[in-house]
Amino acid sequence: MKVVKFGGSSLATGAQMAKVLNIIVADPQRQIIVTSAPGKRFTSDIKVTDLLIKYAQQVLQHQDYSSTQQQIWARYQEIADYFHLTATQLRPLKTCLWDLPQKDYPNDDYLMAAFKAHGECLNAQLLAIILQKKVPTRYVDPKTAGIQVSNDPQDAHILQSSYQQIAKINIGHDRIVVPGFYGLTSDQQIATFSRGGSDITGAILAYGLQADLYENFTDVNAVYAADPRLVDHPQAIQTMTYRELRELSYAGFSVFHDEALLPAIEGQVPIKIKNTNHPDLPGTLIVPQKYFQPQKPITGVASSSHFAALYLHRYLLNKEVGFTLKLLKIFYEFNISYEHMPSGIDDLTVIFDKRQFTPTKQQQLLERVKMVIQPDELEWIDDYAIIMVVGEGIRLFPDFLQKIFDPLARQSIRVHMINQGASQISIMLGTKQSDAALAVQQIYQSFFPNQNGDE
Ligand SMILES: Nc1ncnc2c1ncn2[C@@H]1O[C@H](COP(=O)(O)OP(=O)(O)O)[C@@H](O)[C@H]1O
Ligand SMILES: N[C@@H](CC(=O)OP(=O)(O)O)C(=O)O
Repeated sequence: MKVVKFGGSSLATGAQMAKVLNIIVADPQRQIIVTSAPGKRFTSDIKVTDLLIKYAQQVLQHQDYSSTQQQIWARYQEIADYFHLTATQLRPLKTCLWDLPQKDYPNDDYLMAAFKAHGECLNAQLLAIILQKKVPTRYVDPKTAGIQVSNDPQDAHILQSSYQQIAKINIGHDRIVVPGFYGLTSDQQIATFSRGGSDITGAILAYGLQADLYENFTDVNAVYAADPRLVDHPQAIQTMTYRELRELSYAGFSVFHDEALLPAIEGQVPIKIKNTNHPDLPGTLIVPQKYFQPQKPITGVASSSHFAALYLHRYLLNKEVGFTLKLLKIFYEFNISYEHMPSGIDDLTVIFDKRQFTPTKQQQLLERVKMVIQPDELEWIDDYAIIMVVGEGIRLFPDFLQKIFDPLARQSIRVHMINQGASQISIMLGTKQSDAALAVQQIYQSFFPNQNGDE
């Protein structure tokens, strides 16, 4: 049995959904189908999830939300019209969208989560109605599927207890359509995963149901060795390991959510990334291990710009017992996690995901660090990008560092931070955000000279 997830780009229009139907019907093993909300139809379009966020904000601010409501519904109506669905078939879905403001929510965060989740909730019901015309199909909501999550309304995590429930889903010979992106808390409230989190639902179901394969359908032919928005026609990756994708997704390969890897790893379910527009192409296979290919020292290079760093300098830092503990306690008080902490003898840099901060929270953190740690120097570096060069075999290549740094030096790109060693399959560099794209292009060229991709 296979779990199949279709991303927002694959479900954005009736024509796209028709391709999805063909893909599902073509393989009887594709029994569990996970949907995203309708995504962008063209570059300047707005994803339904973003429209739902606007709808929720208007409700919270007591503004007129009727045109947003209509705008959202128009997206579903457009798909429904393509398949000639009747108003009677659509009524329950429309009522669901219209009733959202009247429901009770424990707080604004849960309200926002419930609104956001309805993008996938309505799309899954719509797909189930359409698919039902071709093959026996059931819509199963995350509550019935047993997807139980933590009490973090918009950044939920799966509870281990879910997997026993998921294993009990009665599949039979039907196709089961489940909305991605959310689960239910112990109080039966809707809580979403972080953005892009339908990939996580697919992985959770694949693990819980011990699927043979998790197929993730998107709008590109494969995972490429670099983000195709940064590098022209990058090379497609045929096979990569979980660890390689984990590191590359973390650092910007948005094609697969980095948190979706853990369930797949726990269940040892192979993942296939495929293109809804070209389902005949092989795509990228993600497996626990692969044979090392000497001609390919790296698998990919990624960059991500949502970081900031706290630099602090204090003489004899290395001699002070409990210094790092004090610092970590402050982060704990502020409920913030850190990403990396490279250190020198008297210096320490802490790298954060800056999406955790408001300007006030950042200011308060700096003041607290100043008071408790009393550093000789303290600096908040807001302009911080991370470049990640990844490959299972990198350690075996003596000229590996030279191939990274020579092209960067030629372009006068300054590297603020280098972190290698802890992860044996990657090297992480810190640069200015404005240098990140060029750095990726240069590193890509250095390892994949004159190699065009599949497009
Ligand atoms: N290394 C990469 N390989 C392939 N796609 C990538 C890579 N890095 C970033 N992407 C982007 O990821 C996009 C697909 O992810 P996403 O937009 O979440 O799709 P979906 O709507 O199917 O969930 C691609 O269109 C591409 O622009
Ligand atoms: N619709 C949600 C979840 C998701 O996974 O979407 P997509 O498959 O389009 O990345 C979002 O936009 O965040």
